[in-house]
Amino acid sequence: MISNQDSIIQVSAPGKIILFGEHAVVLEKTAIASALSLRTTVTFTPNTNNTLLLDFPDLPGFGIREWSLDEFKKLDHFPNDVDLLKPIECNELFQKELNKIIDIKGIHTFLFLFCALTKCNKAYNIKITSDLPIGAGLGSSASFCVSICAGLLKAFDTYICGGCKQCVDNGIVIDQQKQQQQFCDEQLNLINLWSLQGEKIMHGTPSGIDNAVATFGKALTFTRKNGYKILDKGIPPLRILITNTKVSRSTKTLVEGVIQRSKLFPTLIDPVSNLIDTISTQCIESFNQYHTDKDNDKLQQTMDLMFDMNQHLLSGCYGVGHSSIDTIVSITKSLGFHTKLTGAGGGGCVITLLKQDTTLDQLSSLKSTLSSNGFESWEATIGDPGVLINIFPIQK
Ligand SMILES: Nc1ncnc2c1ncn2[C@@H]1O[C@H](COP(=O)(O)OP(=O)(O)OP(=O)(O)O)[C@@H](O)[C@H]1O
Ligand SMILES: C[C@@](O)(CCO)CC(=O)[O-]
Ligand SMILES: [Mg+2]
Repeated sequence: MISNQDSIIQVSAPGKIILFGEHAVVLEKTAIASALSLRTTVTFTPNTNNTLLLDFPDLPGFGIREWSLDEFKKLDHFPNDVDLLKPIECNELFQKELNKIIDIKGIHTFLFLFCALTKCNKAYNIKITSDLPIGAGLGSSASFCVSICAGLLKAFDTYICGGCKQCVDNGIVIDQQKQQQQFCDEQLNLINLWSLQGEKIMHGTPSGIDNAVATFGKALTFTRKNGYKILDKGIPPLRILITNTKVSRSTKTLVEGVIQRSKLFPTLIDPVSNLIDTISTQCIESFNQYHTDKDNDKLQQTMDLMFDMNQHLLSGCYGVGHSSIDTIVSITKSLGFHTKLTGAGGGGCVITLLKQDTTLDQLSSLKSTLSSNGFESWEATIGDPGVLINIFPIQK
């Protein structure tokens, strides 16, 4: 059997939208998220130069960088003794050593995962491209982490399931017919937990919802205490328009700001978080009701109200709004639609709930109004699959 180390491995993982509960989920409340059709793709190609070559065309100012593997292996806090089946956080001292090599947090994330999962025992050229806008609230960092972890675990046949048929055989491309196959649930959980360690470097104190959606896909509810739960009946046929404010911001800083505010003003912020938790649980009830009665008008009315409520709680109480978001909220409201930020806020992307019967003319009028105000928008498809893999054996 051809070893995966002699193959080109290609992995993709979806971005996400958070329907309700962003930030509150960091404070132990419930959130609901769905995978998007926009995906990050990572291609691992073995090389014989004993180097790690990174090709990140989407990362402004990064381009292509290459290092000798020995440059990492010689570091005092190299993660030599990490058990690949027991994900752990990046050692702060190791991150400090990485920072002397390159001072980009996202690259620290990559290098930590690469060193921990491969021990730098295999040389690779690794290219990462994405349909997702980076740093815009659509989970680009999570899809980045999940794709990396899934590919590196596969490259070294590291399976927590012991190597079940699905995980060992998945992805093998025969006659260029892409298999786009997934992993077993046990292996997905390992991928998810390693990805969370990567997210911790980028987000500081991530809840874990972003990497869960990127790993498992579809739509899910999430709490820090109980983890993810796939919405087994799926999301009702919601139509979502995503608009990018193109305002860059730091998820880590925004998350830290909300945590700080909740610590400083618990009597004021706890009730807000409880109300957002109620919104999330009401959304789940409304979805279940819809699956029974197919009453789209009732669902739309409830969702419209909850979009407005969650947006104003995020902006007015958590302080993660932005004037560009407010502009989009008022533009869409004037045309009869309801909008909320998604992800960390502070700019980034917002989601607008279209109606089932929104016509093409109404949609193009909405999009051109947004565009004339400098905003790019597109209708999303949600509920997409999670991490997928393809293996292309290199013909000797
Ligand atoms: N295609 C990519 N190529 C290289 N690095 C990427 C790519 N996508 C994401 N990243 C890394 O993830 C970081 C963005 O993560 P960040 O959490 O700030 O934004 P996000 O995940 O898009 O938004 P949110 O977390 O609010 O959903 C980038 O700065 C970069 O380090
Ligand atoms: C803002 C937040 O709730 C979602 C970011 O996409 C942070 C997190 O849950 O890790
Ligand atoms: Mg992120």
